[in-house]
Amino acid sequence: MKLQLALDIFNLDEALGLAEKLKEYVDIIEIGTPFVLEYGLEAVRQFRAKFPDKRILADTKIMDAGELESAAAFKAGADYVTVLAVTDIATINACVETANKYGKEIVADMICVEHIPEKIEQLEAIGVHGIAVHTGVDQQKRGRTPMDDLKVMKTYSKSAEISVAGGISLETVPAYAALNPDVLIVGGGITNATDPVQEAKLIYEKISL
Ligand SMILES: O=C(CO)[C@H](O)[C@H](O)COP(=O)(O)O
Repeated sequence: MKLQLALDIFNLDEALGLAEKLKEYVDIIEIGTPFVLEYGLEAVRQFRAKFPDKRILADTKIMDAGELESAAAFKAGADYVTVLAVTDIATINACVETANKYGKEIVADMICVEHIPEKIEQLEAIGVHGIAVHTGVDQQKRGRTPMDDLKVMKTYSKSAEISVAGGISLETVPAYAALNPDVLIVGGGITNATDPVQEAKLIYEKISL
């Protein structure tokens, strides 16, 4: 199981410094959506330059213009680019074809998808590389978690790599890890911790057992 660190913080130098301290416990560095909105793909370029050996995910949450937008993120140095699973299948397909051209991967973010089994079938039929179970920040405020959706995902998915995100913390890691996703995504649970390095180390150790 891999650990993906979601960086949704706004200061680029601060984020680069934090990632440097956490890098030995992190498999994938996610340049979060708020971060991409603040800095554009320059954030991806800077992370690529500073961490040449790390996997980098650009959380672009693409909704349209799949080829153009995913190509821009891959050219900036992303290994993984996200597209919203709720969008038109033609957009997702364009992202997948572009990723294949660059030898990279697309992760479809399942935020707000209502019929999960049908969507998984559609996504896997066009060769999406990864599918992310995701309870968004605003949904989390209403007490939702990604746990039930992850159970459905694990029941129905056949080929895609499965990741899970949405308010996961050191305390809840064991329950998610027990369902064996391929990638566990943690943002605020690490970046807002009193000691982010210690928190990342403990989470990493829990999923590496
Ligand atoms: O994509 C996101 C928000 O849309 C976040 O990066 C993702 O939810 C992980 O962050 P957290 O662990 O803080 O929920």
